[in-house]
Amino acid sequence: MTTVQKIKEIEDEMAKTQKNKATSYHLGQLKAKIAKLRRELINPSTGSGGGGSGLGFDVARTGIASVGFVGFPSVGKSTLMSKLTGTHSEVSEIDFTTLTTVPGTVKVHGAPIQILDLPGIIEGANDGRGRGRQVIAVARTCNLIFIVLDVLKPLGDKTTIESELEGFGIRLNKRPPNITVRRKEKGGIAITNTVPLTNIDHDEIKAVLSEYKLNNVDIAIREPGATADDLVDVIEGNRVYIPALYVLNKIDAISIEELDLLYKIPMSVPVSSRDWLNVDELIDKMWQTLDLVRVYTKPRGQAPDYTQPVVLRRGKCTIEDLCNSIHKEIAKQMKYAVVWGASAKHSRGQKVGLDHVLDDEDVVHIAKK
Ligand SMILES: Nc1nc2c(ncn2[C@@H]2O[C@H](COP(=O)(O)OP(=O)(O)OP(=O)(O)O)[C@@H](O)[C@H]2O)c(=O)[nH]1
Ligand SMILES: [K+]
Ligand SMILES: [Mg+2]
Repeated sequence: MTTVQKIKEIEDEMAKTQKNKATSYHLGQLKAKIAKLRRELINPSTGSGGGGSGLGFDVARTGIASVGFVGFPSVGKSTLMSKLTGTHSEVSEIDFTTLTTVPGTVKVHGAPIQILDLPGIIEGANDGRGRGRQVIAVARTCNLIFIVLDVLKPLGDKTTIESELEGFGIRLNKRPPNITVRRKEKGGIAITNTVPLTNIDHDEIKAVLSEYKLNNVDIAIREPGATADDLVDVIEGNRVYIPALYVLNKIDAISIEELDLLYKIPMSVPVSSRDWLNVDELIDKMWQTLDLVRVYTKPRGQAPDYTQPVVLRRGKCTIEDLCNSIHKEIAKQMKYAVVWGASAKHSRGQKVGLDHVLDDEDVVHIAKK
């Protein structure tokens, strides 16, 4: 039996099993089993074609962040990417027009953002159908994923794409679950929780642990609504947490009433790539979701240069990160920095050191030794 068949078999068994007190141990076991099989698909160990590597599909990364376009064929990914970046990517009504990753760049608020147009994927992509695995492997390395949907097609496509990405260890619009698993030498299993366990019970936790042969561990659950899948994710450890926007394309072909319904879908932006409708909102949402930090440097006695921000990523935006992104020697030469803006304690400028965390649109003067 192939890995894919084994997964399918377990999924069928899970679908048949009602969740209750008597079955939760069994279900926990099955969830862990699936995760282990999926790991084989993501990282094929030997001889199975290296489908997880993104081989041949990855491109040189430029810009401060990258956005990958994922969707079924002919939803309009290339139409959008071409118009957004001015880079040619072939468009046609024939499915699978785009055969490899096509990179382009769009500048938003002075920040160059790399856009990756990707081939269309089909259901079963992460199980090795079509080139879906290479496509999803590229998506795994992006800072933001645009899930492009055709509003003329069934909305169920949204769930299909989501589960393809999830099957590949990508978690969309989610934070890592607040669960810790600490291995120890002896003492058995100890479970503590600071929140009520509403979606997981001790039997299920024990089943998952036993499946991973974790016999001596301290488990602390602080995540409200934590599930067995969350626990599996923490144990597996190779998950990536990426924000996603749902781009609902081809709204030129629907009525205003239908459009109102689309607006109810969270994290979505209805657009028409062909007629360039509502693309400004898409660019705004893209900017907000990427959550970048623009910093304007100010030479001594001069006005800040507002035309050329240094763009940093949230979580990697200290004065030291700023120095390093200008020149690798600057951090060593710096005596102190002065910061104006949201991260500063007061408006007349705050004197700070290398570990100070900057905020979007701060102005910084670096004083050298
Ligand atoms: N009505 C309408 N048609 C569109 C829109 N955007 C794209 N199309 C059409 O949809 C078809 C597919 O467009 P592509 O950009 O090639 O789609 P794709 O998702 O890149 O397709 P693959 O590369 O094959 O996966 C073309 O005939 C486009 O002209 C839109 O906003 N409205
Ligand atoms: K196409
Ligand atoms: Mg295309």
